[in-house]
Amino acid sequence: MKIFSAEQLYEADKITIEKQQITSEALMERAGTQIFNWLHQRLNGTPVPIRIFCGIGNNGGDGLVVGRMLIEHGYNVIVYVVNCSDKRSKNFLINYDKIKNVTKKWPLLMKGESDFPEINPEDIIVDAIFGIGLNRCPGGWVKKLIQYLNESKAFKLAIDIPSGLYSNLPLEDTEAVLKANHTLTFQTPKLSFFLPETASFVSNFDVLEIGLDIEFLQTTEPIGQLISKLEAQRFYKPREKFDHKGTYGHTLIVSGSYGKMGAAVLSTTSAYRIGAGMVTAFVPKCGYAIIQTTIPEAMVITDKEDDYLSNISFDFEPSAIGIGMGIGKNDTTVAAFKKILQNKDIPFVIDADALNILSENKAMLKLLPKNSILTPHPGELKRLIGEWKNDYEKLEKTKKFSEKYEVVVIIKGAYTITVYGDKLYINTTGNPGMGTAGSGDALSGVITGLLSQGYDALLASVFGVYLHGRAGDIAAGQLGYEAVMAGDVIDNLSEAYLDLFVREELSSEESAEK
Ligand SMILES: NC(=O)C1=CN([C@@H]2O[C@H](COP(=O)(O)OP(=O)(O)OC[C@H]3O[C@@H](n4cnc5c(N)ncnc54)[C@H](OP(=O)(O)O)[C@@H]3O)[C@@H](O)[C@H]2O)[C@@H](O)CC1
Ligand SMILES: [K+]
Repeated sequence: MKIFSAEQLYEADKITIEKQQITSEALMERAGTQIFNWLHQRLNGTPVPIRIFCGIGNNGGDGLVVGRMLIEHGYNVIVYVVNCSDKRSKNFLINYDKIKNVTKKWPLLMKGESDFPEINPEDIIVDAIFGIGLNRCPGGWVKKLIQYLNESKAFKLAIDIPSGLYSNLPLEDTEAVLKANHTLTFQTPKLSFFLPETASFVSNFDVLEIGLDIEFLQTTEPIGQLISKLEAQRFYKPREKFDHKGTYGHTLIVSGSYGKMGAAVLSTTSAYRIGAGMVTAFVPKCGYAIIQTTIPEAMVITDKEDDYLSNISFDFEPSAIGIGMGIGKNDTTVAAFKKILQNKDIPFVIDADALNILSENKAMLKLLPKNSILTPHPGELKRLIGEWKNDYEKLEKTKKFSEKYEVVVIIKGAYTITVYGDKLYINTTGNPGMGTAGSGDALSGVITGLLSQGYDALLASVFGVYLHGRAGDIAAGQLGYEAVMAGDVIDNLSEAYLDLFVREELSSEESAEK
């Protein structure tokens, strides 16, 4: 699913109005109707107080549409106008007049703290104060109102975006953002929903289609892409009957040192589980018996050193190389890593200690073969690209890094983001249970195994991150977050593949719509 910026959404809005020959008021009616339907399907007439806080722009206008429809359906609605300025948008005013036609309870004008209403925990708060038109940090009594609503235990539903959050700009004040329990966002999710500094304000969200111009949506380059099951299904390359193990490549996993052979076991196993035809593990001598006994399917080549890597040589042409997991930073290992990078025609996955070696030897960055895949967690990324002031600067710096060295960078996190040039791919699978040792080693094995099977660098990255996260979700479903270990993620890679083509069960309301 595409993620558009606020500017692109305003453009889509304009084009839709022109091409569909509708008024902006009609578009707002569509948007408000979608929110109303969502609420009505869930509340089913419950007389719980619904308190709608409307700003004075079009987000507030949406709130007024929802308020009118709820009143028309007999709900107990209290509408507030958060008078942050005396200006009013045109469609706000139109809908302000319309709501007066359906109720004698006119919207209550809020001008300061003394107007804050008492809110009970069982009430519902609808946040229509600011939408994507927020242009400065909320301050004064409006900020206090947001804080007051945050303190309330009532369920908070945000329209389009929690008030105080920018759609695609850094946050200035975390105290001035509504913490929504649920957000109903129009047409596309917003980038801030997925970044570490802002995602906590959007714990759950649904995207509501409001019929913006299809051609615009299809042809416009988005600022990011969300990767979920629908996209992942399209990445999958089916196998042919007469394929053989050679078709799926020979993966080389270069990993391990004394005390860290687990990293080699995990990455080698996951390369196999994801479908590599053959996997050879290149390890220090101390790892020989470990790999041979834990993964009999794997071939093993050992370094001349017992405890660490010093000279990585092999007598076959690997279809992909994954390197770095648990290798340490011994001087001879650094030299060996430098030498293996001379294999310019082999796709690489570079992880863990190999990333740290690069950060400490920045001159080596230009030796990276084109389209190498780097898989840093935030700490490793910081060492590679330097400090950042906020998530947006982090993304900009990573894009520049990716462009400069022509590499794919996978920023690991709750929403793992793959950066390829100026493009962002945001993953939707994974869970806190995967914050466990070895999880990253498993991911490196997965991506290297996919490269071996002929997936290109970008597909292997984005598809690998999706499958790894999905396997983690399945593992967490069986074991609970706390108990998940990296091995469980690998054990469920098969389920993650199978799940790609399992049809979701329709909810009762979706079935009714069919
Ligand atoms: N295509 C779509 O996506 C569709 C979008 N739709 C809806 O429109 C929404 C966008 O509406 P919008 O452009 O009117 O902006 P919105 O967010 O209501 O706020 C702007 C107002 O707030 C003010 N203001 C800003 N910051 C402030 C601050 N810190 N403190 C105080 N005031 C502040 C600003 O005032 P000013 O800067 O002019 O003083 C201005 O008056 C969008 O989120 C969605 O809900 C749908 O209806 C239909 C299709
Ligand atoms: K809002």
